[in-house]
Amino acid sequence: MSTSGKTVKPWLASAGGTLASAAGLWLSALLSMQLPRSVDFGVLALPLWLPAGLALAIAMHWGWRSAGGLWLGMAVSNALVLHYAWPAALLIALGQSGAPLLAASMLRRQQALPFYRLSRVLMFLWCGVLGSALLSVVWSGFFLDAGILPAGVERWQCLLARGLGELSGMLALTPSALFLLQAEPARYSRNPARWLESMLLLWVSLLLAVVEFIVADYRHGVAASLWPLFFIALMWVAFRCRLALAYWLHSGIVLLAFAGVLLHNGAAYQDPGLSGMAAAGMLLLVQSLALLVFGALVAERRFTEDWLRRANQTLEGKVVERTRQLAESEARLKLMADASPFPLAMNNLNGGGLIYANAQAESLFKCRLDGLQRRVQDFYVDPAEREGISALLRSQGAVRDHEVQLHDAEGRQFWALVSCAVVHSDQELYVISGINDISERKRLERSLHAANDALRQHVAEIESLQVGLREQVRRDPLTGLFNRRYLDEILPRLLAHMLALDGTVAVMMLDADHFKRINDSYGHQCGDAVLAALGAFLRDRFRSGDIVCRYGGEEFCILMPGIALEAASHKAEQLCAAVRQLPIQALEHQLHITLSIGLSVCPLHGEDPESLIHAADAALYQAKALGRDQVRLASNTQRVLS
Ligand SMILES: Nc1nc2c(ncn2[C@@H]2O[C@H](COP(=O)(O)OP(=O)(O)OP(=O)(O)O)[C@@H](O)[C@H]2O)c(=O)[nH]1
Repeated sequence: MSTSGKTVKPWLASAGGTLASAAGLWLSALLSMQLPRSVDFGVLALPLWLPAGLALAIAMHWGWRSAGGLWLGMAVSNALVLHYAWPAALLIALGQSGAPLLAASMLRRQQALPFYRLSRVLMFLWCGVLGSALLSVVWSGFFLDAGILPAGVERWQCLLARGLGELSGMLALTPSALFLLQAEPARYSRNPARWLESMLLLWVSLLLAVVEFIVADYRHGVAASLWPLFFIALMWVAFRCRLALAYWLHSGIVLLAFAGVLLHNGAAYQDPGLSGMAAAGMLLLVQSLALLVFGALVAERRFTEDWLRRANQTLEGKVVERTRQLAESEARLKLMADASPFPLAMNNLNGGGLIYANAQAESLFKCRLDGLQRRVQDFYVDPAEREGISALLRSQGAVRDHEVQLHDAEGRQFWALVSCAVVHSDQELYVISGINDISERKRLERSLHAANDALRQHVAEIESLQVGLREQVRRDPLTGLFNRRYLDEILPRLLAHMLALDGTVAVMMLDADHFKRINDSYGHQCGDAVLAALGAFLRDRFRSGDIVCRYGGEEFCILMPGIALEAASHKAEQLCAAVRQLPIQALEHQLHITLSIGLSVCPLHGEDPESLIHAADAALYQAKALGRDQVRLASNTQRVLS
C-alpha cells in the first residue's frame, strides 16, 4: 500500500498520541493540585481528580491504542505531581490507566455509544464512571502503604477521597469529552438562523459565566443565585442547537468555575474552606448529569427524527424511481400503441369517454382524440349498437370481430370490424378497441352479391330459354302439339315402361280427309287454321296421360297408354264422329272435315315403335282406301275382333 508524503506514520501517530495523552494527564493533574484541598474534613483529601475524567474520555475515544499514553501520563502525574516513588507511581498508574480502558472496552462491546438513549447514559454511569473509579481505587489501595500515605490520614480515608475524586472528575469531564464522542445529525449546523442563535447563546452564556465565576465577589449572594441560569442556557442550547455546543458550553463553564476557584473569586469559590468547593463541585456534577440525561433524550429524539427523515427520503426516492419506471413503461407502451399500424383506442366502459387513441385511429376518424371530451358512441351510426357491444363486454369481457357501422368527424360512414377487451385499472373498467375499416371489403362484398344475383338471374333466363328451346324442339309450332321428333323419342320409352308393367299402349294414326282441297279452295293459311283448330280439339279430347302429336302434314298420331283395344277403338269411333259434326272456324270460313283413323295396340300388333306405327299406318291407309271417314284397326286385329 502506497502512502503519500503527508500521511503520518502509524508508529509516529501512536507515539505522538501517547505523549499527548501523557502531557494532557500531567497538565490536568497539575491543575487538580491547584484546586483547594480539604483541611477540615480530611475525607476529600484530593480535589476533583481531573486526570481520571480525562483518562476515561481518552480511553473511550482511542481505545487500547491510548494505553501507553494513559499509563505514562498517570505515572508521570503520580511521580512528579504527587511525588510518589517511581516504582509505586508506575504500579498505581497501571490501575489508573487499565480501569478506564477496561470500562471503555466494556462500553464499546455493549455499544453504549452514542448517548442517544437514557439506558445508555445509565449504562455509562454505572460501568464507565463508577466501575472505572472503583477499579482504579481498588488497585491503588494495594500500594498506598508503600510510604506514600499522607501522615495522619487513614488508609480508608485516602481510598475514599481518591474514589470520590475520580468519580467526580469523570462525571464533571464526561460532557466535555462527549463532543469528541457524540455523533448526531448535523442538520442544525446548516441553518444560518439557528447558527446565529447558537453563537449568541454560547457567548452570552460564557460572558455571564466569566462574570459569575471570575469577576463577581464570592461573598455576594446574588452571584451564587445566578447559577441556575446556566442550566437554562445549557438546556436551551442542547434543545435548540447542536448537542456538541452544549457540551462545549458546559466545559467552558466548568473551566471558568475552576479558574474562579483558583483565583479565589466567583460563585464557585464561596469560601476558602472545603464546603464552598464541595458545593461548587456538587453543582458542577449536577449540571453535568442533567446535561447527560437531557442530552440523551434530545439525541434520542433527533436520531429518531433523522431516521424517519432518511426513511422518508428513501421512500421518496423509491417513489420517484417507481414513478420514473412507470413513466418509462407508459412511454414504451404509448410508443408501441402510437406506432401500431392498426387503429387502437381506449375508453371508459361506463360513459364511453375516450382516454386514448393512436395516430391511426385519429386518421381513421379524421379528428384529434387525445384527452378530448369525446365518447365512443358519438362515432356510432346507431348508438344502440354501442350499447349492445357494452352489454356483451360486461357479460363476456371481450368481443371479437364485431361488424359495426361508424362515421368519422366529417360524417363519412364506414363499416368497421371491431374487437374489444375490458381491462381493470384503478378500480375502473376500461375498454381497449382495435378498429379495422372494412368499407372496401364491404363494397366488394356488395359488388359480389350483385354479380351473383345477376348471374343467378342470367342462369334462370338461360334455363328458361333452354326449357323453351326444349319445348320448341318437341312441339309443333302450328298446333302446339308434340311433334314427330318427340314421338320418336317418347314412344320407345313408353313401350318399355308399359311392357314392364304388362300394360298396353294404343297408337292412333289419323289423317284429315281431302285436305288438299281446303288448301286449294281456301288457301294455305286457311288450311293452317284448320290444322290449328283440329290440334286444339284433339288436345282437349284426350286425357292428360295421352300423348297427342302432329305426325306430319295433316296427319296426327296419338299414344294412349293403358287402354285396351276395344276402348281404343271405341274412342277412335267417337273421335271420328265428333270431328264429323265439328264446325271449324278457319279465318272467315266455317268448314267441316272428316278423319280417317288407323289403330294399332301394343303388344297385339307389335312391341316396338316401328311395328306399331307401321300397323296403324297400314290401317289408316285401309280406312282411306275404304272411303275415308272411318276407323280401321290393324290387320291382324280384324280376326281378333270378329
Ligand atoms: N295448309 C296446309 N296444308 C298442308 C300442310 N301440310 C300438308 N298440307 C297439304 O295437305 C295436302 C295433303 O294432300 P294429300 O296427300 O293429297 O291428301 P288429301 O288431299 O287429304 O287426300 P286424302 O288424304 O287422300 O284424303 C297437301 O295439299 C299438302 O300441301 C300444312 O301444314 N298446312
